[in-house]
Amino acid sequence: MSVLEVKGIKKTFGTQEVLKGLDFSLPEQSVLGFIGQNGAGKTTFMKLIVGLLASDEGTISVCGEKVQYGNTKTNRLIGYLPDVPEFYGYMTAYGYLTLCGEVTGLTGIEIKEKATELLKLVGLENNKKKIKTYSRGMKQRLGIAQALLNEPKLLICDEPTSALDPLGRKEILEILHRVKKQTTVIFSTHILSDVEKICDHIVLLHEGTIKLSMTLAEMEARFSFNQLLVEFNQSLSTADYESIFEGLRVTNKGETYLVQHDELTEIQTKLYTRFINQGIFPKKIEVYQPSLEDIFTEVVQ
Ligand SMILES: Nc1ncnc2c1ncn2[C@@H]1O[C@H](COP(=O)(O)OP(=O)(O)OP(=O)(O)O)[C@@H](O)[C@H]1O
Repeated sequence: MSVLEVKGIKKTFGTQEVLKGLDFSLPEQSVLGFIGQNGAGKTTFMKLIVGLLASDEGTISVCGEKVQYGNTKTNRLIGYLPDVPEFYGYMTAYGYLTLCGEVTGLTGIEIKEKATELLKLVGLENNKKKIKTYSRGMKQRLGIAQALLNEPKLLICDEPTSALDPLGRKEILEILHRVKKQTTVIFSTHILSDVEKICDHIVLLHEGTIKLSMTLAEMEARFSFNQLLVEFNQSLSTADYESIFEGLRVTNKGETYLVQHDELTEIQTKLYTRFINQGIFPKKIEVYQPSLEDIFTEVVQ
């Protein structure tokens, strides 16, 4: 069964059509990278899933149950980490999770077990400091622990890495990757390299519509671009360039050349023969795998 099923979702603010009919579904134990530029409608969509906003049209189901605006029933299946999580700064992480557990209705023993397990998961198990002394990264990690307290089927994280330094981002990504065994994760971001690191599905939102919705493997197959990347230690002289690439479709940036091919082996044979004949050898030659950033640019242009 799909953890999340989205059908024909539309949302307008005044005259601005922010979401123009979204359709996709998400299987269990996956990490979805929900990507889009600033203002694409990512937060709006996430608020629709947790029933904080009403859609104009369409339905969202979580584990087969329809989300209804103003009714928090489906939220027992969801953990939500907003982009800027708020805490009581005077509390410790353990104290805060204890409070959240009490509000959720867990027993004392359950709270102790869960809080200990989750603080370990997010690397805060030995931290006795008050939350007000925490870095942004530590607050995000505590936010993930809190969102996982009710063992959700779906964990929604709104731009959890955007404001963090590289180390903080790495820690969050590692946690989300680990969490995938227990829950499906939706992770909104505009940092494409983060998506490449941990997501197995992507949905690309642009101008209110979904431009791409597929697994990362499907995306790699679809956007191979049929190019070979050839890199030299230094950029080639005009004469060397002509002797190596004559008659081929090539674009280049500095020492890196991208050679378009219809038939890979034919182009490889041609190039290797020329390298040997000319005595000019590349530092690197490989089938070019476009980055998510390349694909994003290609799709939204
Ligand atoms: N409550 C609201 N009232 C009016 N307009 C809104 C409201 N919430 C969002 N918008 C508008 O909807 C559009 C999408 O906003 P949203 O916050 O969902 O985008 P986002 O993809 O999350 O952006 P970012 O990456 O910058 O957080 C924006 O143009 C925003 O100004």
